Amino acid sequence: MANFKLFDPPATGEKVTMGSDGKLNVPNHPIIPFIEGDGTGPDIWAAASRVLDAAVEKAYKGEKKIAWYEVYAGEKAYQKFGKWLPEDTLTAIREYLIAIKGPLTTPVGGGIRSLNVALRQELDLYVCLRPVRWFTGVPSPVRHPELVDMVIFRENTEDIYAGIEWPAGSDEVKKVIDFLQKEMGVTKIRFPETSGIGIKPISKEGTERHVRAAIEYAIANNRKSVTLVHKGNIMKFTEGAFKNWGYELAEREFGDKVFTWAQYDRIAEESGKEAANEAQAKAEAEGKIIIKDAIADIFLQQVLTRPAEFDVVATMNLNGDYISDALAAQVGGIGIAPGANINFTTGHAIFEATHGTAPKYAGLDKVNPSSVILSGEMMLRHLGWHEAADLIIKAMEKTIASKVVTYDFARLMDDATEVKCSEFGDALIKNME
Ligand SMILES: NC(=O)C1=CN([C@@H]2O[C@H](COP(=O)(O)OP(=O)(O)OC[C@H]3O[C@@H](n4cnc5c(N)ncnc54)[C@H](OP(=O)(O)O)[C@@H]3O)[C@@H](O)[C@H]2O)C=CC1
Ligand SMILES: O=C(O)CCC(=O)C(=O)O
Ligand SMILES: [Mg+2]
Repeated sequence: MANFKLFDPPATGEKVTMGSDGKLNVPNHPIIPFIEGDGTGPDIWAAASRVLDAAVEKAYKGEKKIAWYEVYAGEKAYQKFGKWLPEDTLTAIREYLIAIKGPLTTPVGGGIRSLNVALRQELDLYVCLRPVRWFTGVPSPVRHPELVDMVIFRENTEDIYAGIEWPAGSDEVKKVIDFLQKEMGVTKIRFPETSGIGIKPISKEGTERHVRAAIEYAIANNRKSVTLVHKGNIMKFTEGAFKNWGYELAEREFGDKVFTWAQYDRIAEESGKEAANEAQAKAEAEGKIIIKDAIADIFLQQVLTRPAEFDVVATMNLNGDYISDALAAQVGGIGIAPGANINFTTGHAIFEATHGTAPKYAGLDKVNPSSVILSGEMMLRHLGWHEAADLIIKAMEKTIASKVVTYDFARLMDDATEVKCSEFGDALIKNME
């Protein structure tokens, strides 16, 4: 067993492991590390853990049960141990493979770097997978939220989130600007004396493993398309390269299962648009996955105006961050937006809501726990515990249909019964059948 210095795993329970076939081996009493989170984290985690336990108990009558292992990060870790991200937390997730977390605070413009990003980078959880679907009855700002059924694959380890940046006026930034101007012939830094500089690494390897995971997901889940979202017209060698590498990988590794818009363009150039349209229609009829791309700005318009055209979406870190919150709004907001950070090679995964700590509501037992509950539902499904996951989805559908909801939905619904965070958890448990 790994050596823990600050907090030990529970006395009973076993490890989830990754088999040589790439499949998880899940014992009946898996040890699952959890981080409660900052701000509203304790409110939503209290409701979510009760709902997850109730679903597992209802589905398996005691035969299966999660052995929860509290690990620490953020404010609670700092208060208890004087560390924002104790090594034990990383060791626990490395050892037990699958974890779940609440949101963690990141100060703006200084202070500690994001612990959420640090966890993803330290454990190389290169895919942030965020499904966006609508539950009947959830209030939405769009006319047809039922047409929104997308799965965002946000690259999690590269891009400007790598944290390579220097503040304006620092010795470091002066060196970087000097280097750019004197050695690289850069003339276009508009205000060199007062600029901060950030660097955006996007690699071929990072792009390929990410896009590969998105296409494999699309194939395994009978999805119709994968859209590569980028701003490659402006950032040619980072976002533009992401698009090109994505298309190349799709054709090289999934040739018989996909049809790409790069292929479409080549056919159109050689034989005309009609031939290209025919080739795409044939590929669609054969059930091939269409690999296409969209520039990020128009993509954000088109997901609103014609959401049915988008399915799996693969993009880089910053685009994925913006897109996750924007799309969540279409299906009821950030209160019902789950996610998972996954390394498909090692099997490590941390499930977490898309939203943050919502500090103004901390401790009020008010916010919607659905995002973290549905992240838990994703985790149960990932473990192969589909019966328990199904119970959560059914309970969610029934509870929302009965208009028993937290404040975020209640303020947009007629005749809703507004309940607290914990009461929404109670209603879900009652509605499991
Ligand atoms: N993965 C993570 O841990 C993440 C952490 N963060 C961090 O969280 C902190 C706060 O970030 P902020 O930008 O305010 O974004 P938040 O997502 O924390 O909150 C913004 C708004 O979203 C709504 N909201 C958030 N969570 C819920 C919920 N569970 N139920 C209902 N509504 C909800 C609230 O809207 P309203 O006011 O309309 O009621 C809230 O004021 C920052 O430090 C940020 O870095 C941010 C994102 C992800
Ligand atoms: O790390 C943070 O504070 C923000 C992270 C975030 O916005 C996200 O994970 O979507
Ligand atoms: Mg975000």
